[in-house]
Amino acid sequence: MFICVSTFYKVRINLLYKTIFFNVCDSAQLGDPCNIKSTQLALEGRGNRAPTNQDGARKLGTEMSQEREGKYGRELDVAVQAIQLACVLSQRVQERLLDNEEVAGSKNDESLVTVADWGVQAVVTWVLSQAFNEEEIPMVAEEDTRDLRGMEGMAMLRKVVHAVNECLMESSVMGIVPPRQPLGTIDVLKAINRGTTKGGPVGRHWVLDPIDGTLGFVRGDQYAIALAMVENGEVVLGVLGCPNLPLRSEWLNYHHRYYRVASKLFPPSPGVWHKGCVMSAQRAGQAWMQPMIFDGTTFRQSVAPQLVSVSGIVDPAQARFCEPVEKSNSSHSFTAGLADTLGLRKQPLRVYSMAKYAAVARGDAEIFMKFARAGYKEKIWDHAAGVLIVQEAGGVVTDAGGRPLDFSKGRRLEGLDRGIIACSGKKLHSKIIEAVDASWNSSTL
Ligand SMILES: Nc1ncnc2c1ncn2[C@@H]1O[C@H](COP(=O)(O)OS(=O)(=O)O)[C@@H](OP(=O)(O)O)[C@H]1O
Ligand SMILES: [Mg+2]
Repeated sequence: MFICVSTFYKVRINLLYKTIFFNVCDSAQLGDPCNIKSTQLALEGRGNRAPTNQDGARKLGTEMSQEREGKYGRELDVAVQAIQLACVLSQRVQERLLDNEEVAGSKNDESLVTVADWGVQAVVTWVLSQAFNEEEIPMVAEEDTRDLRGMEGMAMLRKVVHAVNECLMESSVMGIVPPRQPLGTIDVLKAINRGTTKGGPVGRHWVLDPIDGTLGFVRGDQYAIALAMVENGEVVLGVLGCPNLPLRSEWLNYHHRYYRVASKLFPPSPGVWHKGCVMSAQRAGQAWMQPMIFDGTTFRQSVAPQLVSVSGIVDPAQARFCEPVEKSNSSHSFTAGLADTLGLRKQPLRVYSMAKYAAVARGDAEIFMKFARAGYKEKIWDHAAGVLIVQEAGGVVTDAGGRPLDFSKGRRLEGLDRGIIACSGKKLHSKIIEAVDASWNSSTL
């Protein structure tokens, strides 16, 4: 028993050191790979190293100029600013959780919740309310204020109000005019309650998941802040804040705590990009990634967005698929069977949250599959932003019957056929659909 445990840790420590060593060697090659300038050169394919498929976003390139154009350009500008600001709040709360200065709570339905879930919802809706008229910002969002009521909710509410004001006071860093005076408790509750809209097929509404992957968030791992806009039942704009998504895609193989240890042992130089990005897209446009540079717990400077696109790999043997971390959210045994049938040889990438969509959109993985237990109804906020970003990066997203996801039916994705498949291209996508059909009847889902 002792030998088994010690071998297990030896292997893990070895792996960690190998990766650190690999990173350090690579740093030497690139000068400083995390340096904004060399990273941008590399992103543009002008660095001193040929970009490879393993480089994920690094192989991609055009830099976006100033403000976004297109039909939803202004909305997208505001949405990106709101998400960038929200990432400041969420990163700060995650650090506090990891330092045990903060604890997660649970809602009435027993799901996990933190100061950041409510805080981000308040910050994002407040930013939108400063930029648009009341009638332009109906919102379908995950959180409401029920669990903040009464004596039990009071302590949490106080922390939420504090976190929101602490964050809004810094909003000028993101080009957002801060409030003249701190928001009161009622203002914060009102902002959160904007998220109770029903959605549906008519008109425009925003869709927000303030902290997607709360479990990953609490564990110090990947999570996402997801904002989308739906117009007449179609997602037309999507923004994903992924503050822990590493620059180097191979780091997605590890729990983020290894990454934290490694960056403590070998701290990246100040002002350099090593993790965190905001991805964004508008319909019939392109998909963009804006690196985030934190100094401690706040943004230091903003870096120009870069165009991203999906991987060009079509051979299943070379392709990597990602899926939810938790077996209870998606059947790992069913996807393992599919992987076998399809000839996917690489280990699945298990990543919390919509960071999985981000991974497919920027070429870290070719496939994202999710097969929830029968009877589970997917929520629109868990998918809207990610689906559009993958599509605009050149990918395909459908249910397992090959039909587009339907965002026009309110707060839930009604009529979903079996599961969700997001893919870098049509060829891989149709192979997966065929494999699902072939194995569905013998599955226990
Ligand atoms: N099958 C099923 N049952 C219950 N809840 C589910 C399921 N699938 C997804 N979810 C909700 O979606 C969020 C995270 O899902 P992921 O797909 O990223 O899974 S995982 O965290 O990687 O395991 C997470 O929600 P939030 O973190 O609150 O946004 C989960 O509660
Ligand atoms: Mg979610």
